[in-house]
Amino acid sequence: MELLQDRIKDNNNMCFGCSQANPIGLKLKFTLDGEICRTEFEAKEEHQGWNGYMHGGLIAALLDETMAWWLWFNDISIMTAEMTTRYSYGVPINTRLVVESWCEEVKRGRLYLMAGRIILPDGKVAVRANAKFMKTELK
Ligand SMILES: CCCCCCCCCC(=O)SCCNC(=O)CCNC(=O)[C@H](O)C(C)(C)COP(=O)(O)OP(=O)(O)OC[C@H]1O[C@@H](n2cnc3c(N)ncnc32)[C@H](O)[C@@H]1OP(=O)(O)O
Repeated sequence: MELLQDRIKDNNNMCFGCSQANPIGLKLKFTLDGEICRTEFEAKEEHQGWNGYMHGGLIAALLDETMAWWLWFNDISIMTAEMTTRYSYGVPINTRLVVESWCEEVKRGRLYLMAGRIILPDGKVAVRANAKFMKTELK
């Protein structure tokens, strides 16, 4: 397994998902394990929607960020162009979550079809996502 995130030396990074300096951010850290990008997260009270469960918009942010990081690890700068999420089970707070992403297809050299999922400690997949990311010149 390769831990690549520490190679990024952008001290101005205030990304809500991955900056370690953003005081209200998720402070995610990622690894690339073969073809799978992965992070772990434990939602707290401030991440709730319904009592006891993580807010659906923040769940989508977790998945968006994890799919985006697969592309960053592969040196591809992107913007999210489209995303769908399928919420199969509530995501409980105070519970270790594993978030994974991978690339399913690249179209016309510029449109990356990505997938992601959130796995609960008992192995159930609580949420699945599919997204289209467009290669840009951001980097
Ligand atoms: C260290 C820091 C790490 C940070 C990680 C950040 C992770 C977070 C990632 C995000 O959440 S990014 C924020 C949310 N996304 C945005 O704000 C994106 C806003 N939209 C855009 O910037 C542009 O619309 C976009 C870059 C997605 C596309 O604009 P372009 O001008 O490059 O493309 P254009 O609209 O000309 O379309 C090019 C082709 O793609 C097609 N296309 C566009 N959107 C599409 C779509 N959604 N699905 C399929 N095809 C699409 C479009 O029809 C067209 O087809 P043709 O070439 O055949 O004419």
